[in-house]
Amino acid sequence: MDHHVLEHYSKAGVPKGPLNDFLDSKTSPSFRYIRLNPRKNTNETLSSLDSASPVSWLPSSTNFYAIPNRTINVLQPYIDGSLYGMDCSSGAAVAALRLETVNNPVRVLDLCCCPCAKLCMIVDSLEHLSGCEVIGVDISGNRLNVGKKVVRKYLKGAACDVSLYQADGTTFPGPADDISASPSLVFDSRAEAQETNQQERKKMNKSAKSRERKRLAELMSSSPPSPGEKFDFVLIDAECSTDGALNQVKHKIKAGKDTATDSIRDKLLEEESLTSLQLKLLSNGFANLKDGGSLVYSTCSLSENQNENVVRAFLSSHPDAYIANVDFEASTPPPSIPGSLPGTLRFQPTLGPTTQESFSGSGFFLCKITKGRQKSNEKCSAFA
Ligand SMILES: C[S@@+](CC[C@H](N)C(=O)[O-])C[C@H]1O[C@@H](n2cnc3c(N)ncnc32)[C@H](O)[C@@H]1O
Repeated sequence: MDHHVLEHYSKAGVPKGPLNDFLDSKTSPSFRYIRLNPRKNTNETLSSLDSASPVSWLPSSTNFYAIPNRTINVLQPYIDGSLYGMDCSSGAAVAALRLETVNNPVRVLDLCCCPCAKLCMIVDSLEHLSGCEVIGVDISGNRLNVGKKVVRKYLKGAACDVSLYQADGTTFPGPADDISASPSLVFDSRAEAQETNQQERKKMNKSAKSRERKRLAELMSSSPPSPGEKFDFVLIDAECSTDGALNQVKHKIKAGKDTATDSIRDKLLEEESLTSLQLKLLSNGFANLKDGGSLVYSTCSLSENQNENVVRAFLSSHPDAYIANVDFEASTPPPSIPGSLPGTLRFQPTLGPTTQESFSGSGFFLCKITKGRQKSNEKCSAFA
């Protein structure tokens, strides 16, 4: 592995020896994590799996389960949209918003949404309410094409209105500095409802596709995203160097890719421009938040620069923001450690085949921030 990347891991508390042993060994974690689609028959899905145990540190409404490690995309419940694979530490970013406790319709913004795993979890967490609106934004057209497929597969019949925009999250809903990245609506669940049948979609010919584009353009001109309309909740699962996703690095190495850590190295070498992007995303997410609303900033990097230091820089220029307590109110505490900034949470990668069902081992960081003045009884106490 590139010495720059190795050095980064050891600075982030991942010792060199165990890291190399982990990457060289043929063993994989004993468990992997899935989420069930609440609009399918979840009891039937569970009984079709040999053994699935709920992730006890997340609320049961998140529908997170650990199953013995296996390829998921050959399972029938995956094929028919009843479940998908998702790392439980990244699920913690959505769980921290506590959307399942909300009683009135809310608007939620997911500022870096693709491929939309967390956006699906956001929508599922609001399934008990009608009239909610979830907006996903991503700058990448290719990733939005994947995101649209995921949303079509898993969110059919959801209670929320869902729309996806190709836009720059540092300026949304306003126009981007680069005009080619100004918001354009690429998916809308209300327009989609008119193309109900999945089979029809598959056969969608050119004229049907151009009808769809026309409908989206009409929707966009009748109700363009307005800077005045703020959100109750915002998720900023920011672009990062992805070095926390060690299971993925290992997977690539096993597949014979010598270049497995090249993109991590390149992003770490350009870390200043990455942290500047992250700070702009966080600041614009906050600008889109209502007073009293909450946001979560998260990354799958272990770098303090991309995590605590971005939050520190943000807080220093936003006196109306404070770090809020994260409490999943589940039966067991999360397998996280406190970050170097009080109230922030880190999930350190677990090296080796873990026999615990509580954590698969990917590295992750999250911080919940509320807009307004902190009350004295809201002092943060990060999980120990
Ligand atoms: C970590 S991924 C998000 C994963 C996603 N939240 C999920 O759970 O499926 C980061 C995303 O940020 C997007 N991105 C990068 N720069 C952006 C920008 N300026 N505005 C909006 N999205 C951006 C990338 O295209 C990428 O899809």
